[in-house]
Amino acid sequence: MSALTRSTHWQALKAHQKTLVPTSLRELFAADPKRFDKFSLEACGILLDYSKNRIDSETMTLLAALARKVDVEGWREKMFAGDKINFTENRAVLHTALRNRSSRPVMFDGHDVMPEIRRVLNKMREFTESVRSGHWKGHTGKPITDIVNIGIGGSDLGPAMACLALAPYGKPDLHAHFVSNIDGTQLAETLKRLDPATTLFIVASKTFTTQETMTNAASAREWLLRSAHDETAVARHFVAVSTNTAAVAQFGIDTTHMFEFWDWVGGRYSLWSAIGLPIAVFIGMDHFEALLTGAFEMDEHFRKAPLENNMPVIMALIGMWHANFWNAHSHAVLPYDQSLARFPAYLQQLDMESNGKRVDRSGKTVDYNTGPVIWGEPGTNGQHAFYQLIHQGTRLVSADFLAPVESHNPIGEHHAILLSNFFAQTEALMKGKTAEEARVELEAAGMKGAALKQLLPHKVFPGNSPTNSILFQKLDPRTLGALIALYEHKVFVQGMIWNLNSFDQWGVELGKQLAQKILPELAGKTVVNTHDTSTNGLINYFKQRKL
Ligand SMILES: O=P(O)(O)OC[C@H]1O[C@H](O)[C@H](O)[C@@H](O)[C@@H]1O
Repeated sequence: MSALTRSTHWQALKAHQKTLVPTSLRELFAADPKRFDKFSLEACGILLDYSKNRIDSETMTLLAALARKVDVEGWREKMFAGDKINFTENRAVLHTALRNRSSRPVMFDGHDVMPEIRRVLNKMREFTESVRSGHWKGHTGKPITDIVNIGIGGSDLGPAMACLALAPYGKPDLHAHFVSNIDGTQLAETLKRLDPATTLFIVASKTFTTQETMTNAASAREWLLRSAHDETAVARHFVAVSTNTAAVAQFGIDTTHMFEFWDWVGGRYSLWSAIGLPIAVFIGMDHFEALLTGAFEMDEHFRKAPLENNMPVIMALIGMWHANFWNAHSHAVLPYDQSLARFPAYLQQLDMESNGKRVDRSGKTVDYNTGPVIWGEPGTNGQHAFYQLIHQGTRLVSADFLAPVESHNPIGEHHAILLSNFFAQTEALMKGKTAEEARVELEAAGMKGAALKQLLPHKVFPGNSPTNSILFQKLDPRTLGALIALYEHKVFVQGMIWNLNSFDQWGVELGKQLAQKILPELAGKTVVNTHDTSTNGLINYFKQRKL
């Protein structure tokens, strides 16, 4: 047994879970009219209602005690203080410095990183203003109408998600595009609609070695040169965001047009750095800084609020409660806001790269569930697709429902209808429908006898499904910043409780290594037999048929 599962705190939670099993959420609500007041809180303009989870006051006390026992508070300070808590890569985890809106210094390796951060922010401001004002010209003297971010993973998901979420703040005559996949179709389909003379590429890669990004950037460069016929045009149409100055120069991008960030920024936490450049160009630097401010406010809340009233801590504890003690293997993120359509995909990287780990910090295989499968789609679309399984399937799925009080597009009754569905779904998942209630409904519809008996079990909803409800006034940059930071810290707290290194991602390496070996084998027609029979079979099938 691991120290965690052996601990008296874990054992106390296990025993406590057994006492909760017989009582449904419906019964917990019926027994306590103050449940919403007790189990909801507001911070940074965000309301979290966590009352529709399988918890009572004792659960929360025991969970907070566990968080204290594993020293979440100590780890939190280590992160903010720039300790190298990513020990497998010997790196600090200091993305919070990027959004430090106070005058406090942030020390790393004996020096304050804030002056460098401010320098790059100023450079981003100059650049974004120049592009947005039309001052920055393409090689034929025309202003920029389209920006194309070429990056993948953390160098794509955050900016792509944020540009969609904050589209109402975007400059109407400036379009932001994102190319990430090595599949040439994405680049080709994007470029098909664009004019090289008015297109600006942002090549975004922390390492500047990522195969997909380098390949896409090289093809984009060829596309530009096919019409520009002049190497000097590259400087007007390509800028880079990276930690790797030498590789940027080697690629042929003028390093005066490079926006820097640092080794202590993890890819999946990098949208606050110059990786956010496409966001800043699209919505303007003031709005980008408002995004940073929202995240900073959540950082302050996370640092200062006691664990019991700490929104990211509460979300983390409830998530692990369902993952570890109720065996929920997946967690759905269900934004009732079309502009948050990419939020689940963004959270997949944040959560699954961070806590999709099977060994603890000491390298021992864990004996408890770690990060869940994160998935989701916006409501109400999901209701007409996969909610069936959440309501009546055999697997327990925990979920976060998110929505703004106010829509950016208040058309007729749309928003009220949207929100009525949000509230109805969380109510339905909590309450369910008993056989008795279903029978009454069927009888009222004129059904009886054998037909009723046959249909009845299909009409029963067990309910008792755990959900968080998250409401905020309007999806503005500041709120989005707070929301993202909320999830970042949630994932952090869970990783600390599970005793993981949440900051590396070695699991992505093996496939990359094997692909490097396979790529040269795909050339020509020679039969390949260096792998297992399945892999050989697939490679040879491809080789026989490729043109
Ligand atoms: O920004 P880059 O260095 O190009 O990395 C892009 C992405 O690729 C890697 O495979 C990692 O899994 C991600 O964490 C990272 O965000």
